[in-house]
Amino acid sequence: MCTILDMTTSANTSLPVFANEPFCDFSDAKIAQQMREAIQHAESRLTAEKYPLVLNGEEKTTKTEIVSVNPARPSQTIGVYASADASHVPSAVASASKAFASWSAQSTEKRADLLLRAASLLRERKMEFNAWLVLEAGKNWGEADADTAEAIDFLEYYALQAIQLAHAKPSIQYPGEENQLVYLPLGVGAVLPPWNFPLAIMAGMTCAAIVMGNTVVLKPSPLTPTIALRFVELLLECGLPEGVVTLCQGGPEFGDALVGHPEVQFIAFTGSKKVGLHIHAKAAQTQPGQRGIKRTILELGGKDGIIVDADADLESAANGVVASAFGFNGQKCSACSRVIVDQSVHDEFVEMLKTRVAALAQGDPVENFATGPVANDAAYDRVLGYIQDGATRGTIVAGGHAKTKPEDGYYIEPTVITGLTSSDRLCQEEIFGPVLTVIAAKDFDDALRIANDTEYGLTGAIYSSSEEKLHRAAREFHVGNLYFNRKCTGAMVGAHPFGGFKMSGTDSKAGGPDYLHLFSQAKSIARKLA
Ligand SMILES: NC(=O)c1ccc[n+]([C@@H]2O[C@H](COP(=O)([O-])OP(=O)(O)OC[C@H]3O[C@@H](n4cnc5c(N)ncnc54)[C@H](O)[C@@H]3O)[C@@H](O)[C@H]2O)c1
Ligand SMILES: N[C@@H](CCC=O)C(=O)O
Repeated sequence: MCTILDMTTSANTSLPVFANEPFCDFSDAKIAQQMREAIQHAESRLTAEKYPLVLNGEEKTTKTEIVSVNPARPSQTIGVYASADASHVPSAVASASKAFASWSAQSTEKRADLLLRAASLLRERKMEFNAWLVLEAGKNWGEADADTAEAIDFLEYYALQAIQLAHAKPSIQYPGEENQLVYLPLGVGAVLPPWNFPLAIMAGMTCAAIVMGNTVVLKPSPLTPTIALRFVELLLECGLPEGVVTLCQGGPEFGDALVGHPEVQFIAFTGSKKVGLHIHAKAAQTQPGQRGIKRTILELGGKDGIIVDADADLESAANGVVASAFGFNGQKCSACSRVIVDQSVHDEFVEMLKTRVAALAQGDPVENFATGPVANDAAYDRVLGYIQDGATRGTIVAGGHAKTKPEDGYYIEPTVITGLTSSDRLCQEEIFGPVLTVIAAKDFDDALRIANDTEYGLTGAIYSSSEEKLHRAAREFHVGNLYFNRKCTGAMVGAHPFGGFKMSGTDSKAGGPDYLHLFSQAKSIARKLA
């Protein structure tokens, strides 16, 4: 055994085996009642008081504020937050930097233990977090619960992975030497999560970074500040030392300045292609005083396609496409927004989609409807704009309208559009809403061509009973997460490491065995033996 540098305090032989957190069964009346009570309790905690920006234990004044509202009922304020701007970046980074010396010197076991304790507390308080996801992100109960379960999974998975990595040894000992490879933290990082998985992705990126000994400045999405605040409070309750996660609610201005700060060594970003590419470019500009090349971990948008082959089980395909396209109202990077159907079954398949879409009940997530509102007024206008534009060249066969005026909630009907070709902007640009385009393919070769005819490469699926076609898709369908005969959403930590090709990101594979490497630098140490 190598003894040059003892990175850990105990052996990893008794590590628990990772298992995904089970989802709640809301058809059980008792569990449904717990969920209702949690929502009522969360609503009773809403306050008009502003949450301050606190840096290094000091309250800071801010010029602007963030007002987070319920997208199902925009008149309901969920939280008001002091909003950090560029002037607050130096103190935020100083807070993280100060904490780095002691946090990075902790054993991996100690850091992992914090994540494991946070996972258990989150499990205990699952309904409370589900309730915030319903109220602030507009998720129905099942989607909220999946977000919370994924957060628990990330915490436990990364805790176990970190311990394994701390014990990883190079397999080859050079003759006459003792050789070791150790994984060290990078330093201070910026964590910039999106609004749509405001618990799982925010917690996953943050905790992957800190379990490796880094400290971070976390700037959540301005649409979902409360969920991040509640999670950081939970970490503090579990013993998170001050400064290891410096929470700053803020908008793009703060995020932008944070990315450019010379002491920020890495940026973990999940969000849109536009912002991700901007961050990529900004991080590449060396700042005066900068001592390292900034690392960017970028997980971006998608334009995900599902191929429905002529020999597919069409019932199963229609169910999978509807779940992938309209789950959480299409607001997933993994959502199916293009279904590519063999022309011989196209019309039959469209009829099956129409029946299923008509059966989707839409309403307030508090009441757990199948579909709900989109994120905010900007999303409402953007999605309606795409639908109106699509109607001029294609045929709307389901939905096609706003269901409410924006002041009554940002509801847009689940919409299916046929008759467009792959090059149409509706089949190329990420809409990020409940809009599905159906594209007819001449044959399987054509279907594969269309599936790859996008700058994105995140998820994809194929429904076919032909082994040969599935094998071809495995080789030729160019996406980071490919699924056979099932929906293209709902990646499970450990089973489906998640990350995209092409403009969908740097393929970081969150929830996979290589993810933590991205938050560390490996040091090779060799000692000459006497
Ligand atoms: N690939 C994935 O794993 C994945 C997962 C979830 C969401 N997404 C994508 O995220 C997008 C939806 O999320 P969103 O609307 O919150 O994305 P977004 O790009 O608008 O914002 C993401 C985060 O970046 C911050 N930000 C915005 N401008 C910034 C700047 N100039 N500098 C630094 N930070 C800045 C935002 O405040 C937010 O915290 C979709 O495109 C979706 O596909 C991808
Ligand atoms: N990991 C999620 C998508 C995250 C993006 O929005 C899924 O697999 O559906």
